Amino acid sequence: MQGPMNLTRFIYETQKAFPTATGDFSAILNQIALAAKIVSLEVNRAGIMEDVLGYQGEVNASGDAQKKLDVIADNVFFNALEHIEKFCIMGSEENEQPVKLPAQYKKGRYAILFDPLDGSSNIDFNVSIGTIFSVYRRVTPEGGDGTLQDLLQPGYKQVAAGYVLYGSSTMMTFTTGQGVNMFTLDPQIGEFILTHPDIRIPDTTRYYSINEGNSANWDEKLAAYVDSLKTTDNIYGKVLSGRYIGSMVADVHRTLLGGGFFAYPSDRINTSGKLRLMYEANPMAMIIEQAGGRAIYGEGDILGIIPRALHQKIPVYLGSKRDIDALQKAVFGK
Ligand SMILES: O=P(O)(O)OC[C@H]1O[C@](O)(COP(=O)(O)O)[C@@H](O)[C@@H]1O
Ligand SMILES: [Mg+2]
Ligand SMILES: [Mg+2]
Repeated sequence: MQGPMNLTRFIYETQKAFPTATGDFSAILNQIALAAKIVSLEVNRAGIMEDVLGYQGEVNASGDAQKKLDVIADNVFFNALEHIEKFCIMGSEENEQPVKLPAQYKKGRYAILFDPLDGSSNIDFNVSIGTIFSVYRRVTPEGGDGTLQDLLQPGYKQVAAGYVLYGSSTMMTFTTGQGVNMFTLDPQIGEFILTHPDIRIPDTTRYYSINEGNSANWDEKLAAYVDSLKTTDNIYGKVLSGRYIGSMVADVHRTLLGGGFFAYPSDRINTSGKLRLMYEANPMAMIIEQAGGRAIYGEGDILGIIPRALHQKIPVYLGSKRDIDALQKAVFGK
């Protein structure tokens, strides 16, 4: 009897294909799934628990006011992974510097990055939010402390990337470099079940996704391109609908399943855009590319960028290949 494929079994089957695997990487993915279930519960009860909604009273490394749920999610993911000691360093949106780790982590072979709670401006309105993660193999020698060098690697070196969407269902999507698989949490049994195997981003769409509230500060070519989507004079030959949630996880999730593009460009005020390279742009770019799409910062691919800083920002344009090719040609002349 085969039965439904749950996440734990999927990870185990994937590991079996690599006879030299130690199980460290599988343990990391399993702990991320466990943390996702805990955060999902916190998100579900946020509206009725005073200690979960509202502001924390601190500002994070990007200058955003921290919500209580940002901090709760950060702790849950760190604590879940702390048990297994398989990583040597961890970077998070909520911590300016990587957290100091005890000596036993010197053996850890991986470096992990998190946006523990993405879309936090939507928390108070019961709108979909998420978690984003990215995993690298460490580059400094085992036995020493992990350093920023282990985290600041270009996106094409990621060994895994994924996100959890806390929406009308909780879903976990990830890639280990062999396609993209999507799991839906069955709340009755508390298991993530494989519901969308080997996702390919479709080449047809009805939607484009960008915060048009910033359009007065956009580059003229971008403004003209987005305007063309409201006419029939575009590659689609039809008027597109705008869809913008304001949680990257939710906007990317829709793009992955429904095609089109999602963008957070630079503008005259935010000269590098808003999204963070290491724990927003890179993991989502890997997922989109693994699903057959493209993710660019403008002239080039996001995954090729050599990072400078943990909280570095980068413009993001991602979606189906056809959509991003057309946008890149119209806006960046490539
Ligand atoms: O409100 P804006 O300017 O459109 O920004 C929305 C973007 O900012 C973010 O919320 C930033 O994420 P955080 O909530 O993790 O800081 C993205 O999820 C989203 O794409
Ligand atoms: Mg975010
Ligand atoms: Mg966040």
